[in-house]
Amino acid sequence: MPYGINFSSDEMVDFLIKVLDSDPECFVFVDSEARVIWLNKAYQSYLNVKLEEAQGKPVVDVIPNTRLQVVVKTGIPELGKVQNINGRRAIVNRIPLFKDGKIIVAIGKVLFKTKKEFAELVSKLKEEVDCYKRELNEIYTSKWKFEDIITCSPNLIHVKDLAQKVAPVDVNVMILGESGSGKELLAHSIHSASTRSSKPFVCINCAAIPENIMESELFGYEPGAFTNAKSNGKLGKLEIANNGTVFLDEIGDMPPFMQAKLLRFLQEGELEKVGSVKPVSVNVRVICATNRNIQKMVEDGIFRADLYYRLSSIILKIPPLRERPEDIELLCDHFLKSITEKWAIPLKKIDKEALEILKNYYWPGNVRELQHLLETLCCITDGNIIKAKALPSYLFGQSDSAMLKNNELRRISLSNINSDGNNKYICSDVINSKEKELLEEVLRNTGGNKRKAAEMLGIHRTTLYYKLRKYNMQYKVN
Ligand SMILES: Nc1ncnc2c1ncn2[C@@H]1O[C@H](COP(=O)(O)OP(=O)(O)OP(=O)(O)O)[C@@H](O)[C@H]1O
Repeated sequence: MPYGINFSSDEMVDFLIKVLDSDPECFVFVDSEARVIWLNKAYQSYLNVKLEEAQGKPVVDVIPNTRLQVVVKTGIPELGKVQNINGRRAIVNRIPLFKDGKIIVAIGKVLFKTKKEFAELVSKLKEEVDCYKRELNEIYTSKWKFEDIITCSPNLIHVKDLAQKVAPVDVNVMILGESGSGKELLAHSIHSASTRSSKPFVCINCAAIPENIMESELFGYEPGAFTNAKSNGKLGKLEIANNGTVFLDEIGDMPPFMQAKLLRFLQEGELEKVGSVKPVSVNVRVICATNRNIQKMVEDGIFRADLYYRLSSIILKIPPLRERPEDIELLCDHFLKSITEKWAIPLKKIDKEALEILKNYYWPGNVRELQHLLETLCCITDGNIIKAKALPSYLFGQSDSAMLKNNELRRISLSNINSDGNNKYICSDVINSKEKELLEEVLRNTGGNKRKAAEMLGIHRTTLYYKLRKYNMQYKVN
């Protein structure tokens, strides 16, 4: 009974009939034997039939291609189905209603009656789907190819050659190398040259995902799996990558409980979403990367040996930029060209003296650091030649304090493990407070600029964000 209205049952029925008769959509009610009880005015005119003629007749004799007789038997609703009615396609919902566990009525509703309305809906939906597909493709495709790896260093050329050989073979690859040395670039290139290139390439930064949501991010969840879960559930990144490649960046930062779950997934090729016991088969190739000393982590029992062997069928080690000074000139030319093109300004060149200084620098942030430096230099240089005097002072001389800080932080990150004999991943308070102190100092020196701070520390920005969250440190985002 509607609130505030005192209707008798008969009045209520009259009221509902009036409501449905004034509705432009079509409704039909059938009994448990699929005989027509009632259809509204819109449906009568759509079918060109009078109510008295239709009432009591089997619905199959009144409505072409209906399945209401099936729905009253199965009790299973059918939603959004296409039905051909008198040569016109319509979208219909068929819903059974139960009383005391028995079906008493089934309702049929025609959502769109004409071809035009149907075509309009389909084209609107298609537009939406295309838009989502485009977005998805942008997010989940590889952005780089082997041609994008600029190098003349024999060591890196060797790594690139090896990667090109393994790209078409469906093996898992582990990429090692310092922060900013091009691990992600190589992972994209491998996927682009693989037989999976037309399928998704999904990047997961293991250091950037908070531990408490990592399982649902990777494996997805069922509707209502936990408080605040989306009502439709959520696809995990691994399932999104099905038939494609998943890139697990910073794999050394994956917490132990997730290492165990990932291993099980790799062994069985099946995953269980959070809140589900039904496994889903998923086929992915895994490329992973880390800047940590993962072999040492395995020896120390911090990273599971069985998972390490699963992931490292092929190991590719990218040499740091400081070990390939011959690449500096090539990379400078490459980046200066792309930066000036992007900004639509005249091409700038770097002079010999400045180049020598760059070749002798330690490059803790590797190619990323060089790229950012060149952007800054393009910004501040008026003429077309970048001279040595324009270079920042920290590039001159290797005993620079930022470099020492960077090394110290790396040492601390690597020793971020408690050797309590249980091989647990626990950071001691001393190490944590030391790391926090260093982060604070570097952020103070960069005026809170996180991009610069990450560069100085030679860590990825996402790792920096992760550490700031870990220590509850609030800094203005810039
Ligand atoms: N050899 C190269 N040629 C051209 N660009 C490169 C090269 N190496 C790295 N880069 C560029 O440097 C930047 C950093 O590279 P990338 O993100 O692949 O490094 P990474 O090792 O994955 O870093 P991190 O460990 O911090 O995630 C990117 O913009 C990448 O395109």
